[in-house]
Amino acid sequence: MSVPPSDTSKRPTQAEAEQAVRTLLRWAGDNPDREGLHDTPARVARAYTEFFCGYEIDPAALLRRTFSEVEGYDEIVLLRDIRFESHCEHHLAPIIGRAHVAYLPRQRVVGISKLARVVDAYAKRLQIQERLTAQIANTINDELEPHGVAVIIESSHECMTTRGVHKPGVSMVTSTMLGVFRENSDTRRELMAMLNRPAACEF
Ligand SMILES: Nc1nc2c(ncn2[C@@H]2O[C@H](COP(=O)(O)OP(=O)(O)OP(=O)(O)O)[C@@H](O)[C@H]2O)c(=O)[nH]1
Repeated sequence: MSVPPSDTSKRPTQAEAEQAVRTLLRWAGDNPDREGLHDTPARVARAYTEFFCGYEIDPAALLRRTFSEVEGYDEIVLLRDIRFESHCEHHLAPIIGRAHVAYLPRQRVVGISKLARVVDAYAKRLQIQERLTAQIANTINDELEPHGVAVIIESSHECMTTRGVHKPGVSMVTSTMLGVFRENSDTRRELMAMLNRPAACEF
């Protein structure tokens, strides 16, 4: 379920994007020509480039550099507490959360930063959390062909805190378990024990 980067040739121009922001400023009830808002359309267009840079990244390609000389290591690799920032596709509101990514290597391992890069490549798009979770897991599964992959995401959705139902403090938790993590309850338990251990380092 790895999604190819979108067709950027169909993107509007920067001037069109800025014009759309001016329309939204007027929709909000303000005057885009007043001094304080003069540069806002350009700033918002720049911010969108940053928020949604994941469309320019092929997540699978991030996992192509692997290391096979890992003799003697045949246990779970877990990268936990990967902070990410995303936006929900329903309200364009921020989703702020942490992802925990684990896999049980078959032969090849990948540089751990690449797991965090895969998280960001999908997070920096318009998302719903269930799809974000599944995309990360499926991409790792397809590229590394490990014995199993587990992705757990905990996050806060600002569309639920700053608008709408207004419920701060609520977190959404999703998981995708593939291979041994899905089939073997002992392996899943081992992962949960690793996740529940206190962090070894302060951030
Ligand atoms: N399952 C899921 N729902 C999400 C996610 N992000 C936002 N939502 C929800 O998407 C739903 C969209 O519901 P709608 O009824 O179409 O929109 P709305 O009228 O703005 O809904 P309210 O947020 O209840 O005001 C809301 O219930 C959001 O809380 C997500 O990642 N996963």
